[in-house]
Amino acid sequence: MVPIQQCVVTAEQMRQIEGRLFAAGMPVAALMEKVAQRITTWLEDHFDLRIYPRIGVVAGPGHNGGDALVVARELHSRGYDVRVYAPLAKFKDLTQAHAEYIKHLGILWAESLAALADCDLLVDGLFGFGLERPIEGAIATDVEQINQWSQPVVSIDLPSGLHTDSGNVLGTAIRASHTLCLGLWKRGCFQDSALPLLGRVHLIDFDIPWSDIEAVLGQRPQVGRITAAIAREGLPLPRLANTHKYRVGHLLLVAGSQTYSGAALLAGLGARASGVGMVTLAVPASLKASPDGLPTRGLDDSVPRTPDGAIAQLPDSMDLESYDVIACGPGLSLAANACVQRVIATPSPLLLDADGLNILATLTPIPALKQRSAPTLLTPHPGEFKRLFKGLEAPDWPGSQAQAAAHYSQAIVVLKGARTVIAHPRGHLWLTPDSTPALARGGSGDILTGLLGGLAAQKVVGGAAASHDLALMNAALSGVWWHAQAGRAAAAVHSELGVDPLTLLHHLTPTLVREMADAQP
Ligand SMILES: NC(=O)C1=CN([C@@H]2O[C@H](COP(=O)(O)OP(=O)(O)OC[C@H]3O[C@@H](n4cnc5c(N)ncnc54)[C@H](O)[C@@H]3O)[C@@H](O)[C@H]2O)[C@@H](O)CC1
Ligand SMILES: [K+]
Repeated sequence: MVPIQQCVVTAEQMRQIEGRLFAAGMPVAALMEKVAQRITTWLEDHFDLRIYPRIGVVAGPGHNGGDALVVARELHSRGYDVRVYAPLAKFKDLTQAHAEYIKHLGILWAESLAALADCDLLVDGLFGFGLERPIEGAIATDVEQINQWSQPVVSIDLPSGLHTDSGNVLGTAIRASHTLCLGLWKRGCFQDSALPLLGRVHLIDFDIPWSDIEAVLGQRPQVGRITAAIAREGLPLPRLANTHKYRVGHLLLVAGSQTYSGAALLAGLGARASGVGMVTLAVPASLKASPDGLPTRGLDDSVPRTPDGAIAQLPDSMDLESYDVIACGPGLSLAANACVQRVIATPSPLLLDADGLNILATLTPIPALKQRSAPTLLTPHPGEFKRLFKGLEAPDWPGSQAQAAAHYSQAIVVLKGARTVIAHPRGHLWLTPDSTPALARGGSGDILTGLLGGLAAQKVVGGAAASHDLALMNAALSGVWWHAQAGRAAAAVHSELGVDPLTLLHHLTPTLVREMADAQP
């Protein structure tokens, strides 16, 4: 059984799951009642009656509106001063019944949105996953008015106006401060276009039986949300009490050029934060004196260098197969072509990033990757993705793009974005639950490369070749999640503008310590 927090559905999948519950005998009205009770309790816990006495509820024609009306009734019975506004006169039957009872109770039924202007909190129950066309006309005007007001807005299921799957705005959409996703996470909650409108997201569980989820999503759902438990499982912890540095991974990091020296250093520091036993940093000789005491292997002056100071070729004497994992790319510049070709040809687990990917894009990338006998992890941002996988950016969302690219290249694809997605060639897709725009900054990605490489080396070391693919996947899940959590922790202390790469690095270890402590029983 997969934990509920890990499941992500489309509108159609949610409809099928609900349909199974109703077919099995759960009355529609009873389910709405149960869900709305849980929403009400959440609201009461988060918006104290003494501070938020007046609550405005905006209800639509369908069952999202029905949920909202039950919430209105329950808030009223718990002592809140509730006002309801429903811009459409026509309701589904169950919603209509709740509307009549609301009026019977004497709850204020407003004729216009203006009556809700001085409420302390608004509840948005206009549309949920049944929104099927753009919001237009008078309702659009109402939505825009709500967005101009300053009180917090809690959206039921989704901010009204967002498409459940694509996260795109249909016409116009509510800008929520909180979104209470009902039953299962909806795919739209992980889309870049939806992020500015979702506010903080919470799942309201209503005890959907696993058998019904499994019947629709399968025993191992193809799409998963990375939970803290998944991320912790993938970490190379605990260590054996009698281990030593060569048993906890040796990473070769090929990075840097005269022009881009910082990238190599940041990737090296990211690797160091991963706890990996040994890092060999292969950089041009001019970068050899690392200011941070990293064990670097600067290439000898006799090794050919490109005019801009990039590594023209790794020395023949260097046994690339002796490392557990090779990570290659940050700050290499496009001149390091031969060097990248050599690491691709080496039968070791490989992580390619930045110029490693840009150089790969100039080769015949897909055959080059498919010929590899060891697993590959690619970490493109959208620009690198486009260069590498021309045409595969067509599917409607980053998850499908990454899945298509992973299938096509037979590599694990970490497509970086506001919510990074991770796809495995066998089809599984993982979504990052939360992150921070503080990470939108040069250097964040270099740190991630080092972190992933270091984690991968620790997972790969001593394992049979057949286990290396899983080792890379686990490293990707844990590393992406750890990096995002550290970014959030850093932003909480230093603001979204204050998370420069070194600040991010300083938060990696404390974040790990806190997350591991949270897992203690
Ligand atoms: N069925 C149930 O018992 C449960 C339903 N739930 C709630 O039900 C929601 C889904 O309910 P529905 O399927 O009724 O769908 P919605 O309530 O999301 O909206 C559908 C209604 O809106 C109309 N509509 C769609 N787009 C419109 C537009 N642009 N302008 C004007 N009208 C438009 C449709 O004709 C339909 O009447 C979920 O989001 C959730 O809030 C959940 O509480 C779980 C339980
Ligand atoms: K809504």
